[in-house]
Amino acid sequence: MVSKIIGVAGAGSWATALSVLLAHKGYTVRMWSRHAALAKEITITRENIRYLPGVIVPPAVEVTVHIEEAVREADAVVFAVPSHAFREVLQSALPHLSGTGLIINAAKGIEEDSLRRLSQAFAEVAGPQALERYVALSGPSHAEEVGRQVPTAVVAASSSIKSAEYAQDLFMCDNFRVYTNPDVAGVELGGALKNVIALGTGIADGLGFGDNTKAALMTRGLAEITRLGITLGANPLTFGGLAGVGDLIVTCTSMHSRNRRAGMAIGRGKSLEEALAEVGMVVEGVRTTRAARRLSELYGVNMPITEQMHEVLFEGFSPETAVNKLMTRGKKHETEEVALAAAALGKSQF
Ligand SMILES: NC(=O)C1=CN([C@@H]2O[C@H](COP(=O)(O)OP(=O)(O)OC[C@H]3O[C@@H](n4cnc5c(N)ncnc54)[C@H](OP(=O)(O)O)[C@@H]3O)[C@@H](O)[C@H]2O)C=CC1
Ligand SMILES: O=C(CO)COP(=O)(O)O
Repeated sequence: MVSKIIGVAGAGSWATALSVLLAHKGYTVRMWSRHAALAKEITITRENIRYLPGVIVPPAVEVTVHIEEAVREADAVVFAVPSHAFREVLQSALPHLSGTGLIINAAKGIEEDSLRRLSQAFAEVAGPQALERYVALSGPSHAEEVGRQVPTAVVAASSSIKSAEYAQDLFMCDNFRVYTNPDVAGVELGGALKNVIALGTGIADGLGFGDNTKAALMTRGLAEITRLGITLGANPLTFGGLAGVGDLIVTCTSMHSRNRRAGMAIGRGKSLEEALAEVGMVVEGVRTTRAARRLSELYGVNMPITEQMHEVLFEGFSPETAVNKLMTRGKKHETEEVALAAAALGKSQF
């Protein structure tokens, strides 16, 4: 095995789980936390009690509060901060990054103001020529299960097959299987937009609805994710893969999902603020609902579930009203709108 140094920006649940995985693979991991107290606690206790309790952090994971120490000598840097912090953290790391190392982004979101996907934000900060060193890591992968070495499969997406394969080799082990995919847009959109639907299935659970409702939201959610994805240039097949339906399934059904848990609290009558406080970790779907709603308006893509999520989260409508509006919409043919989106772009129907 080749000895490597891997920088990890972030010290939350996903950053910790990936750091532990990489340390088990024999690499030296330098993880950056912006909080001295957390960095010290992990260093002393070998556990990230706040974000990933019960998982032993091996000695090969060094924790620092200085981002330059985490990334300076790194062969690859993994960014695992919330999507709204990605641009800022990248900017602070950039002067210290090697000009050749791989940048692997594990965050799932869309920038709320710019409406950029994170690879687009990366290109704006690091320059478009740097995109060949950029990999989006996505797919159904809760930190709590990766931390327990539960068999998991994910996707490494890059415009450069060499970079995607480098990331594949970096992470792949007996319990963590990595596929490559050149469709960065599809992988990023699948990973971001499923969080909106998971908030919705959480609300349905909180309201006491059943599995029928969940299946309906997931399936019709995937239809609207696919419609927007096709319109934004993604490969429709990506949404049938791990970063699409795979991540949708896990996030909409898992007890670990922060988005689903926030939705459940709202369904039980809590305000958005109370729900976020209860979860205590990043709930990406909240900001992504705003971004997805604006993208749907900008590109004229019908996204009724996203629309209703926006009304519940930000416009004061009750979850019951949202359900009623979704159920009493005009009659539809099941594949009509996806087919129209594909046809508008000259892609074959599927
Ligand atoms: N958790 C999971 O299972 C998975 C998460 N992801 C994605 O990974 C990303 C991170 O999620 P996750 O680890 O769950 O989040 P957590 O809430 O567990 O941790 C977030 C981390 O980012 C840091 N952070 C928060 N805001 C900022 C900021 N403005 N600037 C710098 N650092 C900041 C936090 O530091 P501090 O403690 O100081 O606030 C913390 O270290 C998300 O995009 C998520 O969708 C993807 C797959 C799985
Ligand atoms: O993306 C994830 C699992 O693949 C994590 O989802 P949550 O942020 O909802 O926990």
